[in-house]
Amino acid sequence: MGSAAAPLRVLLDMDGVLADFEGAVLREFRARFPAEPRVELEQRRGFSVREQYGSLREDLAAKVASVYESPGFFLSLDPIPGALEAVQEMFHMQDTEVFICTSPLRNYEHCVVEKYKWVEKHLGPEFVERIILTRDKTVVAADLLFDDKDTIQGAEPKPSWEHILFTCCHNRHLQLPAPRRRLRSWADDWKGILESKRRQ
Ligand SMILES: Cc1cn([C@H]2C[C@H](O)[C@@H](COP(=O)(O)O)O2)c(=O)[nH]c1=O
Ligand SMILES: [Mg+2]
Repeated sequence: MGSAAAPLRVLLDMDGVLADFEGAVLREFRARFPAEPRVELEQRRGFSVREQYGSLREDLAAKVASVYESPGFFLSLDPIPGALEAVQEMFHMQDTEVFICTSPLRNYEHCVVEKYKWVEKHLGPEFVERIILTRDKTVVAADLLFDDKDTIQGAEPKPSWEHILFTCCHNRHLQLPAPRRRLRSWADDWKGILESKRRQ
């Protein structure tokens, strides 16, 4: 009898993939600093919202950081449309292991515990067991990583996963070189990506 194939291991990023970090930053920034210039989602370019606000005016970098470093910010994030349903469906697929792989802020005071609470609130306690909290995703072994950050670097120069770029306001303008792949939203064909990876 042949040995069973290893399950497909999938890493799901949190901010920008499961939780709407960008929408909440803009909404809270507008509420707290209504007189200040801001970056609308259509104008977002590059992963770092802090850098882009800083390039508008230097002091706006600290102001926008104060928004996402506030207590309650990470817990209040809305789920990205379709994300919760897709994660539940993926979790129940045969021969598939799902983990949530997320990076905390350097200023981790509220962020870390609120990421755990967000997962429990929106996905349930079984997913809390599946959280991988790391600032270096390259050292985590998996087949696929769905992540909105365009460039993911770390200690491992050749990560085992294929990075699928999840479309977000800050990366939608990027032209990906072949063979890099995107998932445009959770309505896009994520199952096709899993199946093609299984066949490789
Ligand atoms: C400045 C800035 C920071 N972040 C933060 C938010 C999270 O703590 C991490 C990314 O987490 P993920 O689950 O790995 O997506 O970085 C950010 O997302 N965008 C920013 O501009
Ligand atoms: Mg992200």
